[in-house]
Amino acid sequence: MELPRWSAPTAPGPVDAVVTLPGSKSLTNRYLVVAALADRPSRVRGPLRSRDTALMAAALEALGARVEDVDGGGPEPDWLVTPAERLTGGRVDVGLAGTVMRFVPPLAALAAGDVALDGDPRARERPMAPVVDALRALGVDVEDGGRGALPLLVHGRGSVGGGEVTLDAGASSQFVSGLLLAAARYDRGLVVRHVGPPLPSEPHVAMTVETLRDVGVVVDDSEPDVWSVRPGPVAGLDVQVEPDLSSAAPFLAAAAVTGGRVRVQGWPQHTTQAGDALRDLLDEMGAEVSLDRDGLEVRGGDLYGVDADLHEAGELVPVVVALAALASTPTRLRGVAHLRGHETDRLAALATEVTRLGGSVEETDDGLVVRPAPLRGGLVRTYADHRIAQAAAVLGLRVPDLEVEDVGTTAKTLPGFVGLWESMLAGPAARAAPARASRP
Ligand SMILES: O=C(O)C1=C[C@@H](OP(=O)(O)O)[C@@H](O)[C@H](O)C1
Ligand SMILES: C=C(OP(=O)(O)O)C(=O)O
Repeated sequence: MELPRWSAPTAPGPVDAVVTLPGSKSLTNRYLVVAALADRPSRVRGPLRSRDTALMAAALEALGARVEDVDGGGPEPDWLVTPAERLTGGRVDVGLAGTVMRFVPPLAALAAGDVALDGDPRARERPMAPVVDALRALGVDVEDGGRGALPLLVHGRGSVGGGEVTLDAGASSQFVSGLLLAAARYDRGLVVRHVGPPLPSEPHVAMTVETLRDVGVVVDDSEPDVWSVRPGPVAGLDVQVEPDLSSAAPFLAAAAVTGGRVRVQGWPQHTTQAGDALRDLLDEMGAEVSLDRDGLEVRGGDLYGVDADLHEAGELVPVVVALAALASTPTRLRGVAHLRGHETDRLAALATEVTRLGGSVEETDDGLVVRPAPLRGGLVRTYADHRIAQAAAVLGLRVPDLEVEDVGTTAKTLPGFVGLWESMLAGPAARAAPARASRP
């Protein structure tokens, strides 16, 4: 089947826009999980409403929790989460959401019944074995068809003894986060030890720990690569979700590649989101970056390549590659071998697609080398990867006649992407139309 194509707009000049982004995917899905395990209802204000968070909400409902829209006075309703008296069995569609496929099985182990999990074809290829092995080591009966991958059938028995488990989370920090999120409800709590290559996406584990502490769970993370969660009740929460800083990447990049100015409203002063690394990265690449109480502003100037280890912020790689392909000096990105297990093999996809546009992108064992080269238009395939589509949109600002296949795939984390992008580029006349991106 031929997928639809979107003609990525070229920038008519330097962009100049203020952008308001929806809530963080990673925070929304963590709040939903702890809320489903809590001892009272919770309110999640300004949640992200996207494919990944809708799948998480549906997964929790399949296990007996309730997730309802309630008016919070904002542009979109809040979510009121009512935990189940007792988690039950059910069927869970994980889609292509890493957070759903890795966070739900440790929770499913607490259900009084069988929980069946499956997802998109690519979800069956994403790494899962350490989660299956860890649950089995804790005495949970999990069927995986001998593949260590989805589809899974978790035979929940209503409780999990807990204890201690050792796993290799080198392929995804989500293996650790998923176990920690459920651990306070295991009878003896849980100690999780990571052994193996360095853990990627460490800020995401810090986010898990901070979320747990916010709901009264005691977590000791004082020893590197060891997390100890004490058993105990999970309190309800009433929380405002921060804007998604990884989704800010293409918009801030737009300022950098057009010599323009973009402000993202509501950028937090303190955050565990990996996307906060954009401040240093864009600064190193030549942009002017300033954070104040209202938000983050990026002004583009000369654009240079960068030598960066992005193992803490792998989500940013696709957009950084787009920046690098338009920069005047080479870029080397390291520490991101785990991106081969993301929505697609991101290293291969970025090398293939940018090379097809005339660029020079070479895969290494653990990253990419990007060299300056003139780019031409063409079709960018997106492999069901929201961030490849966003990276292509950034290239399109400077490369005429660039088409993006299946730009709708951005709905995984940012359903309004095309509208926001076009509003960012629109002239003042377009400002009268309702839009979430506006000119200053
Ligand atoms: O826990 C999370 O919310 C996430 C952790 C990271 O996963 P990996 O450690 O698998 O890269 C990140 O890339 C993903 O987008 C979200
Ligand atoms: C890797 C990502 O997603 P997931 O949560 O599906 O792993 C991502 O959003 O960049």
